Amino acid sequence: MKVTVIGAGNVGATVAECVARKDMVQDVVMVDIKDGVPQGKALDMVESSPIHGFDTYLTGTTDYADTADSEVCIITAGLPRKPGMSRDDLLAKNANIVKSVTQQFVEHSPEATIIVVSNPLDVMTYVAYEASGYPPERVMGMAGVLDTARYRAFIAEELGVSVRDIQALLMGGHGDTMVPLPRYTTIGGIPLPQWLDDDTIHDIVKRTKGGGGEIVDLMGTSAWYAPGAAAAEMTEAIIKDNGRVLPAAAYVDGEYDLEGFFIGVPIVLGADGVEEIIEVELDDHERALLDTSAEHVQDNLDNLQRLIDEGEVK
Ligand SMILES: NC(=O)c1ccc[n+]([C@@H]2O[C@H](COP(=O)([O-])OP(=O)(O)OC[C@H]3O[C@@H](n4cnc5c(N)ncnc54)[C@H](O)[C@@H]3O)[C@@H](O)[C@H]2O)c1
Ligand SMILES: O=C(O)C[C@H](O)C(=O)O
Repeated sequence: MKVTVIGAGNVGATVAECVARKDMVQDVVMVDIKDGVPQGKALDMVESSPIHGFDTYLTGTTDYADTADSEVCIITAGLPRKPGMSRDDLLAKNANIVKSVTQQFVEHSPEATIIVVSNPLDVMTYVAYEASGYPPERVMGMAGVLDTARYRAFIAEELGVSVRDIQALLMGGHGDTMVPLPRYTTIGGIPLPQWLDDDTIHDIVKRTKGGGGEIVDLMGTSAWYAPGAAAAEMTEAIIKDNGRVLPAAAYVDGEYDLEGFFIGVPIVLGADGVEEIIEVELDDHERALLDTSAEHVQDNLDNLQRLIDEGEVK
């Protein structure tokens, strides 16, 4: 089995390493436009394999022929944001990159499943979907696994309990309008509102929504350890076909009364990609937050169409 990672930068290299360390596929191929970089990072990781104890073999390339017959492709190619920027500011540049890398990848792997990571996430997933010609269930975006991981880490820190016992659901677009759902968050099976007061939950939700920006302000570029681990967890669910229930940007076709775009929803993830979108009951407040987030994703899609009409996105 082969996994391809497009973009061997901070996130891409971390995804490749996390996938390799799970020792579940024969090959991981990293592709980048910077010749030497994917090859060098792959070699460095191979040299770490006797220490970590994995047999997955990693290679780097600039040639998509080397990615042929991949089972899963993770797209991380594109610019990260800098302090003062929003993810949406990356739209024009990254749309051109994501479209081009997707077209080159699918030429050699018509049957793969694509996980998009490049930002702005929900719209880049749509770009990859259109460029791939794949059915919608075989294209998805990684955001919810990362955003819930941040949310779970902050809750664990606040309560002084193990991160392993925290289960959480978060929906909506991967931006400041994302919708963490405290009502669907449990610690050891006990709902979050029984552990923390409203003000503390509000602070944790706020920090989660700004979690990407918090790191950008600290480092001058965006995160990669948690994003890389999150994309690798989704890859594992597809490779092992273990029916994980995870939040991801999936194509909605009437679910939650939303239609025709990608947005964060709970899914069952397996070898066939998005095997099911789970529709949970939302109260009026949660529903209003999801609608606001969906409007934001739709606005971004309208911006993409405008850029296409103006010739800025080819
Ligand atoms: N979905 C998420 O939750 C999430 C999390 C973190 C980062 N991101 C996004 O992931 C993307 C990558 O972030 P990063 O920190 O790894 O950036 P980075 O600059 O470290 O790496 C990006 C890589 O893409 C490569 N690249 C650019 N154009 C290419 C092309 N046409 N073909 C092949 N490779 C190409 C670059 O050479 C570079 O190595 C950004 O858009 C960032 O916003 C998303
Ligand atoms: O914040 C970013 O720009 C990168 C990513 O979307 C994140 O949430 O870390």
